[in-house]
Amino acid sequence: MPQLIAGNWKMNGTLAGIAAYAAALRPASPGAELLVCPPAPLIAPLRAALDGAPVALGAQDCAVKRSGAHTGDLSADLLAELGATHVILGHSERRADHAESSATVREKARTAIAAGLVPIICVGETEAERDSGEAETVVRAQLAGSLPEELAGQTVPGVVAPGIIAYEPVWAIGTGRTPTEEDVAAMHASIRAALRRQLGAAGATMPILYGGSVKPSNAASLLALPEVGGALVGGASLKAEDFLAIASAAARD
Ligand SMILES: O=C(CO)COP(=O)(O)O
Repeated sequence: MPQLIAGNWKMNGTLAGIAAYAAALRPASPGAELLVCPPAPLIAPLRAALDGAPVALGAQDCAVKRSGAHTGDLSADLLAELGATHVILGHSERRADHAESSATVREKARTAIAAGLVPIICVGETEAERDSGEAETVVRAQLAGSLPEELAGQTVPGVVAPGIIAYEPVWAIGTGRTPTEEDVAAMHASIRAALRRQLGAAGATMPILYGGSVKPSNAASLLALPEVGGALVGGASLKAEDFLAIASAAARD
Protein backbone atom coordinates (compact mmCIF):
# COMPACT_ATOMS: atom_id res chain seq x y z
CA MET A 1 0.00 0.00 0.00
CA PRO A 2 1.52 3.41 -0.89
CA GLN A 3 2.12 5.70 2.04
CA LEU A 4 -0.49 8.38 2.69
CA ILE A 5 0.65 11.96 3.16
CA ALA A 6 -2.23 13.87 4.71
CA GLY A 7 -2.27 17.62 5.28
CA ASN A 8 -4.30 19.08 8.13
CA TRP A 9 -4.67 22.79 7.48
CA LYS A 10 -6.42 23.30 10.84
CA MET A 11 -8.00 26.81 10.94
CA ASN A 12 -5.77 28.14 8.17
CA GLY A 13 -6.17 28.77 4.46
CA THR A 14 -8.32 31.15 2.45
CA LEU A 15 -10.51 30.98 -0.59
CA ALA A 16 -8.08 33.36 -2.29
CA GLY A 17 -5.17 30.97 -1.71
CA ILE A 18 -6.82 27.87 -3.19
CA ALA A 19 -5.92 28.45 -6.85
CA ALA A 20 -2.16 28.70 -6.27
CA TYR A 21 -2.12 25.68 -3.94
CA ALA A 22 -4.06 23.55 -6.40
CA ALA A 23 -1.87 24.68 -9.29
CA ALA A 24 1.23 23.51 -7.40
CA LEU A 25 -0.34 20.12 -6.60
CA ARG A 26 -1.96 19.40 -9.97
CA PRO A 27 1.16 18.32 -11.89
CA ALA A 28 2.68 16.42 -8.95
CA SER A 29 3.06 12.65 -9.10
CA PRO A 30 4.86 11.95 -5.84
CA GLY A 31 4.28 8.20 -5.55
CA ALA A 32 2.59 8.64 -2.18
CA GLU A 33 -1.14 9.18 -1.89
CA LEU A 34 -2.02 12.78 -1.12
CA LEU A 35 -4.89 13.93 1.07
CA VAL A 36 -5.63 17.55 1.96
CA CYS A 37 -7.96 18.43 4.84
CA PRO A 38 -8.74 22.15 4.61
CA PRO A 39 -11.42 23.96 6.62
CA ALA A 40 -14.77 22.55 5.47
CA PRO A 41 -15.90 25.59 3.42
CA LEU A 42 -12.80 25.15 1.24
CA ILE A 43 -13.41 21.48 0.36
CA ALA A 44 -15.62 22.09 -2.67
CA PRO A 45 -13.57 24.99 -4.12
CA LEU A 46 -10.34 23.02 -3.67
CA ARG A 47 -11.96 19.98 -5.30
CA ALA A 48 -12.89 22.14 -8.28
CA ALA A 49 -9.48 23.83 -8.48
CA LEU A 50 -7.68 20.48 -8.43
CA ASP A 51 -9.52 19.71 -11.66
CA GLY A 52 -9.37 15.93 -11.44
CA ALA A 53 -5.82 15.68 -10.01
CA PRO A 54 -5.42 12.54 -7.85
CA VAL A 55 -5.51 14.35 -4.50
CA ALA A 56 -8.09 13.23 -1.97
CA LEU A 57 -9.88 15.72 0.25
CA GLY A 58 -10.94 15.38 3.82
CA ALA A 59 -12.61 17.27 6.66
CA GLN A 60 -11.23 17.93 10.14
CA ASP A 61 -14.29 16.85 12.13
CA CYS A 62 -17.91 15.82 11.69
CA ALA A 63 -21.01 15.72 13.84
CA VAL A 64 -22.24 12.71 15.79
CA LYS A 65 -25.67 12.98 14.17
CA ARG A 66 -26.21 12.78 10.43
CA SER A 67 -28.70 15.67 10.19
CA GLY A 68 -31.19 17.63 12.25
CA ALA A 69 -31.36 20.39 14.83
CA HIS A 70 -27.64 20.72 15.68
CA THR A 71 -26.68 24.33 15.08
CA GLY A 72 -23.12 24.79 13.87
CA ASP A 73 -22.38 21.08 13.45
CA LEU A 74 -21.16 19.58 10.17
CA SER A 75 -22.87 16.55 8.70
CA ALA A 76 -20.65 13.75 7.44
CA ASP A 77 -23.07 13.22 4.55
CA LEU A 78 -22.72 16.85 3.47
CA LEU A 79 -18.93 16.64 3.74
CA ALA A 80 -19.03 13.61 1.45
CA GLU A 81 -21.28 15.47 -0.97
CA LEU A 82 -18.78 18.35 -1.04
CA GLY A 83 -16.05 15.95 -2.14
CA ALA A 84 -14.51 14.69 1.11
CA THR A 85 -13.53 11.03 1.27
CA HIS A 86 -11.86 11.19 4.69
CA VAL A 87 -12.46 12.91 8.01
CA ILE A 88 -9.98 13.53 10.82
CA LEU A 89 -11.57 12.65 14.17
CA GLY A 90 -10.39 13.03 17.75
CA HIS A 91 -7.48 15.35 17.00
CA SER A 92 -5.88 16.37 20.28
CA GLU A 93 -6.87 19.98 19.62
CA ARG A 94 -10.53 18.93 19.50
CA ARG A 95 -10.12 16.64 22.49
CA ALA A 96 -8.63 19.61 24.42
CA ASP A 97 -10.55 22.62 23.02
CA HIS A 98 -13.94 20.92 22.76
CA ALA A 99 -13.67 18.33 25.52
CA GLU A 100 -14.17 15.50 23.03
CA SER A 101 -14.05 12.14 24.76
CA SER A 102 -13.03 8.89 23.14
CA ALA A 103 -16.71 7.82 23.36
CA THR A 104 -17.70 10.85 21.26
CA VAL A 105 -14.92 10.13 18.77
CA ARG A 106 -16.23 6.58 18.46
CA GLU A 107 -19.76 7.82 17.73
CA LYS A 108 -18.43 10.24 15.14
CA ALA A 109 -16.39 7.48 13.50
CA ARG A 110 -19.51 5.35 13.27
CA THR A 111 -21.38 8.22 11.62
CA ALA A 112 -18.51 8.92 9.24
CA ILE A 113 -18.39 5.27 8.14
CA ALA A 114 -22.16 5.24 7.61
CA ALA A 115 -21.78 8.30 5.37
CA GLY A 116 -19.03 6.58 3.35
CA LEU A 117 -16.11 8.55 4.79
CA VAL A 118 -12.84 7.01 5.98
CA PRO A 119 -12.21 8.16 9.57
CA ILE A 120 -8.65 9.14 10.52
CA ILE A 121 -8.72 8.61 14.26
CA CYS A 122 -6.07 10.50 16.20
CA VAL A 123 -4.41 9.32 19.41
CA GLY A 124 -1.40 10.54 21.34
CA GLU A 125 -0.02 11.24 24.79
CA THR A 126 0.82 14.53 26.49
CA GLU A 127 4.35 15.32 27.56
CA ALA A 128 3.54 14.61 31.22
CA GLU A 129 2.13 11.20 30.25
CA ARG A 130 5.28 10.35 28.29
CA ASP A 131 7.54 11.55 31.08
CA SER A 132 5.75 9.34 33.57
CA GLY A 133 6.09 6.28 31.33
CA GLU A 134 2.36 6.06 30.54
CA ALA A 135 2.43 6.88 26.83
CA GLU A 136 1.58 3.41 25.54
CA THR A 137 -1.09 2.84 28.20
CA VAL A 138 -2.75 6.17 27.38
CA VAL A 139 -2.74 5.49 23.64
CA ARG A 140 -4.09 1.95 24.12
CA ALA A 141 -6.95 3.37 26.20
CA GLN A 142 -7.69 5.97 23.52
CA LEU A 143 -7.79 3.22 20.88
CA ALA A 144 -10.02 1.02 23.03
CA GLY A 145 -12.44 3.92 23.52
CA SER A 146 -12.34 5.57 20.11
CA LEU A 147 -12.55 2.74 17.55
CA PRO A 148 -16.00 1.46 16.62
CA GLU A 149 -16.28 -2.26 15.89
CA GLU A 150 -17.56 -1.38 12.40
CA LEU A 151 -13.89 -0.86 11.52
CA ALA A 152 -13.36 -4.60 11.79
CA GLY A 153 -15.63 -5.37 8.88
CA GLN A 154 -16.31 -2.16 7.07
CA THR A 155 -15.35 -1.68 3.44
CA VAL A 156 -15.98 1.49 1.51
CA PRO A 157 -16.24 0.91 -2.26
CA GLY A 158 -13.04 1.99 -3.99
CA VAL A 159 -11.21 2.62 -0.74
CA VAL A 160 -8.55 0.17 0.44
CA ALA A 161 -8.47 1.04 4.13
CA PRO A 162 -11.75 1.31 6.05
CA GLY A 163 -10.09 3.44 8.68
CA ILE A 164 -6.78 5.06 9.49
CA ILE A 165 -5.03 5.76 12.78
CA ALA A 166 -2.84 8.82 13.35
CA TYR A 167 -0.37 8.75 16.22
CA GLU A 168 0.28 12.35 17.19
CA PRO A 169 2.13 12.96 20.45
CA VAL A 170 0.55 16.17 21.77
CA TRP A 171 3.93 17.62 22.76
CA ALA A 172 5.28 17.19 19.21
CA ILE A 173 2.47 19.15 17.53
CA GLY A 174 3.65 22.54 16.28
CA THR A 175 6.72 22.49 18.50
CA GLY A 176 9.45 21.37 16.12
CA ARG A 177 10.14 18.45 18.46
CA THR A 178 9.63 14.82 17.51
CA PRO A 179 10.03 11.58 19.45
CA THR A 180 13.16 9.55 18.79
CA GLU A 181 12.98 7.04 15.97
CA GLU A 182 13.00 4.27 18.60
CA ASP A 183 10.04 5.83 20.38
CA VAL A 184 8.03 6.23 17.17
CA ALA A 185 8.78 2.64 16.16
CA ALA A 186 7.88 1.32 19.63
CA MET A 187 4.59 3.23 19.72
CA HIS A 188 3.60 2.17 16.21
CA ALA A 189 4.33 -1.47 17.11
CA SER A 190 2.21 -1.11 20.23
CA ILE A 191 -0.64 0.44 18.22
CA ARG A 192 -0.41 -2.36 15.65
CA ALA A 193 -0.70 -4.99 18.39
CA ALA A 194 -3.72 -3.18 19.87
CA LEU A 195 -5.38 -2.91 16.44
CA ARG A 196 -4.93 -6.63 15.82
CA ARG A 197 -6.48 -7.43 19.20
CA GLN A 198 -9.39 -5.05 18.70
CA LEU A 199 -10.14 -5.48 15.01
CA GLY A 200 -8.62 -8.80 13.93
CA ALA A 201 -7.60 -9.00 10.26
CA ALA A 202 -8.63 -5.39 9.54
CA GLY A 203 -6.35 -4.25 12.35
CA ALA A 204 -3.38 -6.00 10.78
CA THR A 205 -3.39 -3.77 7.71
CA MET A 206 -4.92 -0.49 8.89
CA PRO A 207 -2.48 2.35 8.11
CA ILE A 208 -0.91 4.10 11.09
CA LEU A 209 0.24 7.64 10.30
CA TYR A 210 2.75 9.59 12.35
CA GLY A 211 1.98 13.27 13.03
CA GLY A 212 3.76 16.02 14.96
CA SER A 213 6.35 18.42 13.47
CA VAL A 214 6.80 16.45 10.25
CA LYS A 215 8.86 18.59 7.87
CA PRO A 216 10.75 18.04 4.61
CA SER A 217 13.97 17.68 6.65
CA ASN A 218 12.78 14.83 8.91
CA ALA A 219 10.15 13.16 6.70
CA ALA A 220 12.39 10.55 5.09
CA SER A 221 13.68 9.15 8.40
CA LEU A 222 10.22 9.12 10.03
CA LEU A 223 8.53 7.57 6.99
CA ALA A 224 11.15 4.81 6.77
CA LEU A 225 10.28 3.45 10.23
CA PRO A 226 8.43 0.14 10.52
CA GLU A 227 4.63 0.40 10.75
CA VAL A 228 4.65 4.07 9.71
CA GLY A 229 2.07 4.15 6.93
CA GLY A 230 2.37 7.83 6.20
CA ALA A 231 2.22 11.21 7.85
CA LEU A 232 -0.38 13.65 9.14
CA VAL A 233 1.18 17.04 8.52
CA GLY A 234 0.04 20.31 10.06
CA GLY A 235 2.10 23.46 9.52
CA ALA A 236 4.23 22.10 6.69
CA SER A 237 1.13 21.16 4.66
CA LEU A 238 0.17 24.83 4.28
CA LYS A 239 2.92 25.39 1.72
CA ALA A 240 2.43 23.20 -1.32
CA GLU A 241 6.20 22.89 -1.92
CA ASP A 242 6.84 21.61 1.61
CA PHE A 243 3.90 19.24 1.44
CA LEU A 244 5.15 17.83 -1.85
CA ALA A 245 8.71 17.55 -0.52
CA ILE A 246 7.38 15.42 2.34
CA ALA A 247 5.42 13.30 -0.15
CA SER A 248 8.51 12.71 -2.26
CA ALA A 249 10.39 11.58 0.84
CA ALA A 250 7.72 8.89 1.14
CA ALA A 251 8.08 7.91 -2.48
CA ARG A 252 11.77 7.15 -2.10
CA ASP A 253 11.12 4.34 0.38
O1 LIG B 1 -1.45 18.25 14.50
C1 LIG B 1 -0.82 17.95 13.49
C2 LIG B 1 -1.49 17.37 12.31
O2 LIG B 1 -2.78 16.97 12.60
C3 LIG B 1 0.63 18.18 13.40
O3 LIG B 1 0.86 19.54 13.32
P1 LIG B 1 2.36 20.07 12.98
O4 LIG B 1 2.79 19.30 11.75
O5 LIG B 1 2.15 21.54 12.71
O6 LIG B 1 3.19 19.76 14.16
